[in-house]
Formats: sequence, structure tokens, C-alpha cells
Amino acid sequence: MKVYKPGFIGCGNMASAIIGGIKQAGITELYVFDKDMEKCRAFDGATICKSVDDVVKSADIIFLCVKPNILPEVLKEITVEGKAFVSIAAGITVEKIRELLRPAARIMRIMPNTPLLVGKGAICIQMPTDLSEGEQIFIEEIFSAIGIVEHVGGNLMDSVTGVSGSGPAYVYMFIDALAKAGAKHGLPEDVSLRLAVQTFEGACEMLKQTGDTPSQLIHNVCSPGGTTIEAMKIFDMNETRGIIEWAVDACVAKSKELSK
Ligand SMILES: NC(=O)C1=CN([C@@H]2O[C@H](COP(=O)(O)OP(=O)(O)OC[C@H]3O[C@@H](n4cnc5c(N)ncnc54)[C@H](OP(=O)(O)O)[C@@H]3O)[C@@H](O)[C@H]2O)C=CC1
Ligand SMILES: O=C(O)[C@@H]1CCC=N1
Repeated sequence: MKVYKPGFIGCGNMASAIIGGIKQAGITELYVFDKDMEKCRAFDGATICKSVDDVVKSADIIFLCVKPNILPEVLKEITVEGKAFVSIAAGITVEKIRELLRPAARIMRIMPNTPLLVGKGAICIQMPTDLSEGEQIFIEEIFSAIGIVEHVGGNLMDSVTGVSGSGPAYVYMFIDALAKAGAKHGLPEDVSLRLAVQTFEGACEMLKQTGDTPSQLIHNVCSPGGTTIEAMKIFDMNETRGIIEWAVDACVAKSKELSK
């Protein structure tokens, strides 16, 4: 694999997670810039740059890791031609980034999620990309070290955001509600939370290892005349699946709105 020098503009949550992956892939030369210099100092061994343009000059592939509303002003600061950029910004299309960048810039759009931080990320790459084959292999290598990598066409990136980009928040909410319900029924809060977390982890592992569908596995838990079926009736009566669909609709709609 050809090795490239990565650079980061914005050193918050997601940049920290991606830098973790870069280090696991054995890459040590990297360049960082954040308007808050303290955040740059957290990355041992990284070269701290003085400006956005300084990162772009020094690195080969630049990860754009600022919030979507900040991205246009950051892109306008770039004067260096011909570099490769990877954007993780929700809702900002490749076309919009291209409009704001120097003409010869090459762009890849991806949607990661925060479990990257613990090596369990879900990363989706929009295809096709402007990056060379070597650059693309390099990016896939980095992300494969900290998660699974999927590929979709550009018109599906908002849908990816609705499922895996924002998805960790939905899962945390479900776990929190389950643990709190257990505490209401007398379990110590910490015990209830550990049971809820392990239940999620175990259920996910069952999906992966058995290859069964979620419906088959639900059926296996629901004994006829038993306890689970009573809980499932409440979910169905309250259209829980419809509510999840509604929430994802809202998330995808916001992602589309950001891209206008
Ligand atoms: N968080 C998530 O779950 C996910 C986020 N994303 C995308 O990742 C991107 C980054 O999100 P996240 O890491 O959570 O955000 P953070 O706020 O944690 O990180 C962004 C960093 O950029 C800094 N910054 C702001 N303005 C500038 C500037 N002009 N130049 C350099 N640095 C600047 C911020 O500093 P300060 O805080 O001082 O403003 C902050 O340190 C977003 O575009 C988001 O859509 C994608 C998938 C999942
Ligand atoms: O909420 C957000 O806008 C970002 C993008 C996906 C997850 N967090």
C-alpha cells in the first residue's frame, strides 16, 4: 500500500477517532490544525500547523473535520491547488465542496460514526470518488482498522446519515430507557445498565454470527404464552417501528436540507 501524509482541519470528536485509526495503521507522519491549539496538542507526534492552508500545503490527503456550517469558511481559506480532500460533514454534497474549493481539488465524501473511537465504526464511502486508486486504498485501509467500510452512490449519503451516522444516539436512547425501566422495577441502576448494554451487544453478535434475520431472532425469544410477547404487544400497539421510521425521516430530511 502506498502511504500518504494525512492532514486534519478540525480536531474534535471525529478527528480524534480517525487519527486513532491512522495510528493503528502504523502511520506516524500527520498534520493537524484546529482554531483551538490545545486540541491539536492532544495528538502525540502530530505536526501542529499554523493555519488551514498550512495543513493543505504539508499533507497529501486532508480530512475536513469541522461542523457543516463552518466548512464553507474553511474551504475559502484554501489556496493550494491539486490536493485530495476527505469530507465527513453531514449533508454537504461533493458538488457543494467542489464549488467552494480550488478547481483542481479532488474530493471524497464519507460518513463515519462515533464508535470509530473504540474500533467499531460504520463508515460509508460515496462512490465514485475523485481520489486515485492508491489514495482510495489508503483511506479504506485506515477505516478498516477501526470499523466496517461500505460504499453507496451519492444520492444515498443522507440515508446513511439517518441510519449509521446518527444511529449511535438512537441506540444509546433505547439502552438508557431499558436500563431506567429496570431500575424502576428495583434493579440497582448500575446493574440494570450493564444488563441492558450486554443484552444489546449479545443481540448484535447473534445477528452477525447466526445470519438469521431480526424477525427470526425476535420469534426465538418470544415463547408462546410467555413474557416477551407481552412487551412486543406494547411496542406494536404504540407503533414503535413507525416512530423509528419517522425519526429517521426527520434526520434524512435535515441532511438533505443542509445540502441546499
Ligand atoms: N459527531 C458525530 O457523531 C459525527 C459527526 N460527523 C461530522 O463530523 C464533523 C465534525 O464533527 P465533530 O467531530 O463531532 O465536531 P467537533 O465540534 O467535536 O469538532 C470540530 C472541531 O473543529 C474546530 N473548528 C471550528 N472552526 C474551525 C476552523 N475555522 N478551523 C479549524 N478548526 C475549527 C472546533 O473548534 P470549536 O469547538 O472551538 O468550535 C472543533 O474542535 C461534522 O461535519 C459532522 O457533520 C459525521 C459523522 C458522525
Ligand atoms: O448530528 C450531526 O449532525 C452529526 C452528523 C451525524 C452524527 N452527528
